[in-house]
Amino acid sequence: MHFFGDLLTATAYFLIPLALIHLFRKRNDLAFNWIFMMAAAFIFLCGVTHFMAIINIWHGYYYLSGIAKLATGIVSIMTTIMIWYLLPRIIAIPSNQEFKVKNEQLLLTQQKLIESNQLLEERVRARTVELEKLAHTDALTGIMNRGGLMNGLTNEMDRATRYKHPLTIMMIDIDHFKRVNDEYGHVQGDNVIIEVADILSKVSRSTDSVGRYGGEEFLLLMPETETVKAKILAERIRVDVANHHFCHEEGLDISVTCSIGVTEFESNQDSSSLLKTVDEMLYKAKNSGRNKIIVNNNIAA
Ligand SMILES: Nc1nc2c(ncn2[C@@H]2O[C@H](COP(=O)(O)OP(=O)(O)OP(=O)(O)O)[C@@H](O)[C@H]2O)c(=O)[nH]1
Repeated sequence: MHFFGDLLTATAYFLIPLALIHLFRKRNDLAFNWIFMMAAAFIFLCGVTHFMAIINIWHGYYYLSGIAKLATGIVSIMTTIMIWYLLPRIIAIPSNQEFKVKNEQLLLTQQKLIESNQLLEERVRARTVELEKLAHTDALTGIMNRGGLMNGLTNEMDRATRYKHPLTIMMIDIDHFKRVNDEYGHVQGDNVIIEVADILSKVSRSTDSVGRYGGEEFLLLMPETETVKAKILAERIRVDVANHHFCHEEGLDISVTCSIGVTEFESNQDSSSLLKTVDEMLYKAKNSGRNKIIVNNNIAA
């Protein structure tokens, strides 16, 4: 009975440390895993005392048993002290339930972060669109600036070439604008420019693009429009500008006229040649007495 009892216990006490060492080596991330090593030593020594008990059945090496028991006692006391010492910290290790709750909170925070990130990206996109628009907007009149016009012109020329549709452009320049500045001052000169821009925006179609080309000069891009129709629009602009009472709100009644050059885009033209042609038409309108429209009739059929 003693023999088998001690044999089974000793075998178990030798195998348990092996399991603990295996655990120690595989899971070296576990908190306080060195305590497993101490426990392994303690259990191993317990096995040794049981093993000695078997030997003592026949030989009676009681002093060796004593040494084994003493070593077991020392190691087990040390292990016990360490366990008590570590107990508060071991208890403080979050439970599975706590981990689950923390994990859910983390997932929630992650979701919120994703949402804020998406919101931020949308805001950046909207702001970029706004900034791009601002970069292409004339600060004084709120219509397109030269950069915006150039972009629009290139796009319209590409479209007209691709679909073989007509595209006509118009350059409008306020006549003797220097006199307005000299007589009424720069602020009123600015107001005249703003009101001319308003007239152009009102008479043009939503598919047309109107912009300030420079100083007191404007450009109108008219896709799907031949010069014949553009001339009718040019005439409306000329008459509207001539009949308008400028700076009325400021208690003034300034009259100005404008000169207009018109030309249709030809498929083999580039933008600088197109702009050069329309500028030449404007120059002719100025030279033929101002308040005039000159249409380029030398367009290849
Ligand atoms: N108030 C104001 N004046 C401007 C602005 N940009 C250009 N000008 C003025 O516009 C005037 C243009 O003068 P000119 O190029 O001699 O042309 P013009 O007097 O209109 O004469 P024509 O074009 O030949 O009929 C100059 O006096 C510029 O100072 C602006 O943004 N605001």
